[in-house]
Amino acid sequence: MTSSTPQSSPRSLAGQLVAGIDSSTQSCKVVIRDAETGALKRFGSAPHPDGTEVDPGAWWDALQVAVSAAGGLDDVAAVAVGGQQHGMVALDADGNVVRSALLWNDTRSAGAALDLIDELGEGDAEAGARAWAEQVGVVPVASFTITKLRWLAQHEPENAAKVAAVALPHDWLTWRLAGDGPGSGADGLERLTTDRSDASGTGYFDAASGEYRFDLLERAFGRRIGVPQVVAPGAVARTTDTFVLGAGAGDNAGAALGLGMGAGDVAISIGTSGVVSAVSDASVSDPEGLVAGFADATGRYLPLACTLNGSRVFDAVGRLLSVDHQEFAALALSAPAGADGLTFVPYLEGERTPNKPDASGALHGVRLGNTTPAHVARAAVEGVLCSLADGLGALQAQGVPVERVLLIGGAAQSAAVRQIAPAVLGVPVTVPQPGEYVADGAARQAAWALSGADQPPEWGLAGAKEYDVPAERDASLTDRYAQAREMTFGA
Ligand SMILES: Nc1ncnc2c1ncn2[C@@H]1O[C@H](COP(=O)(O)OP(=O)(O)O)[C@@H](O)[C@H]1O
Ligand SMILES: O=C(CO)[C@@H](O)[C@H](O)COP(=O)(O)O
Repeated sequence: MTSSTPQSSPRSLAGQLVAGIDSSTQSCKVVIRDAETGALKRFGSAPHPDGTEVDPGAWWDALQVAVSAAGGLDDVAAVAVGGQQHGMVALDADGNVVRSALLWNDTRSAGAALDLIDELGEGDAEAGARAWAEQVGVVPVASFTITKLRWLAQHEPENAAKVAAVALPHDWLTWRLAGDGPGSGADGLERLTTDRSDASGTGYFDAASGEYRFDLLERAFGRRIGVPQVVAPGAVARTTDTFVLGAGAGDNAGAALGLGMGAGDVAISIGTSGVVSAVSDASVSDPEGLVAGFADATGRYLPLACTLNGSRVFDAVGRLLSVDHQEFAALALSAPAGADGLTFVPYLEGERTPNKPDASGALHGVRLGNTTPAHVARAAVEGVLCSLADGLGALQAQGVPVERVLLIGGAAQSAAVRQIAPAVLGVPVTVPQPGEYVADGAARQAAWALSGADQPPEWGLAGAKEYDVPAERDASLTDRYAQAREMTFGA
């Protein structure tokens, strides 16, 4: 680990403002909060381009728009960036971006992932998966940065030859905010920073030891390249003329910090990705690869199961039915639990958990009586929640306790998702006030870095609503879903 360690006598946060940024798949959000109390002062957002391959410059442009909509950073004393995980930002020796970033939901490196597993297992895929899980806490799938580097080396050798360093989206934005960028040169690359939560999603960083695995990076890419320095939780990463920059975090670790999650808390986030994650004092190593053994943003761990198919499934089905979000929710809630046997497998983007990159979605159990918009909407909500119930089960199988489930992400705003979730998951669900919990976590981290304290400031969680498991549930849904899931086309 690098960078300054928190001070013994913390600085007062009174009267200061901090900014938290969430550069997520679909948009950039900026919150400006009171550093001491966490009270929200200002907010701004801006959309990101569609697609699984994006020019990082578009994130920078969206950040400028979002910051400006949030009233600027002139009066802000500290900033931290949370961001979508895993995206490969390849930089040349001058600090220019070599090619558009391949995002976490780009599946073109699925073959590279299988090759990396086979190679570490010397031809035995099971042994390979075990070795990856033991050594870096993750079994390669197309999402992880290391597989994208292998893909680049194999498919775009001319671009690969230019790469001097690789960074993640939040690392690159932190670097740009600190004044570095194209033209920064070799010295500039030395100033790249990251944190252990995001580094743990690369496949070449071991969360348990806190060390990079340059041997694995070299195995994947064919040669050693630069990587960002890992800044300790709560430490200052960079300082500008007007503000300090915190270490930043992967978006899910940011959300855990924003929610103030403790032992027994599990967050289910339904944004572009569907994520089930928990904070844990112990690292997790799942050779089946369903649970990734990531790090969190406070020095603990963040076991996490992530799907490729979250809110966009509802967006797609809403488009199909020509309804907006509210109408979609009303339709879903008007159909009976279990949608009269209509079962929706939501693998519209392929899938990562389970690892089926070429799978497609499917509707099973179609009958004359259930071919209504209401049944289809209900089945879509139940299908996404069933895939997340699989993720919850995978976390429990790794010994993660589940005492409270917190539902967040864009689709948590859907009344249907909120009400149907406890029925499908079989546990009560707590829905915090709609908010930007990743950006909030980044803001809290910024305040932590500003204070120099050894813990983040205590910021309360605004009022949450509880949703109980309803008396009437469709007991056959889980089995029907499991059968349908196994029938999906594509590996
Ligand atoms: N009321 C709603 N019902 C269902 N989905 C919603 C609703 N409001 C927003 N969304 C969806 O939430 C997603 C954006 O959520 P967000 O968590 O910001 O995503 P990401 O972090 O992946 O960029 C979009 O797909 C949007 O359509
Ligand atoms: O790949 C993962 C986690 O491993 C995703 O959670 C990404 O980090 C993107 O998050 P969203 O933009 O969908 O919130």
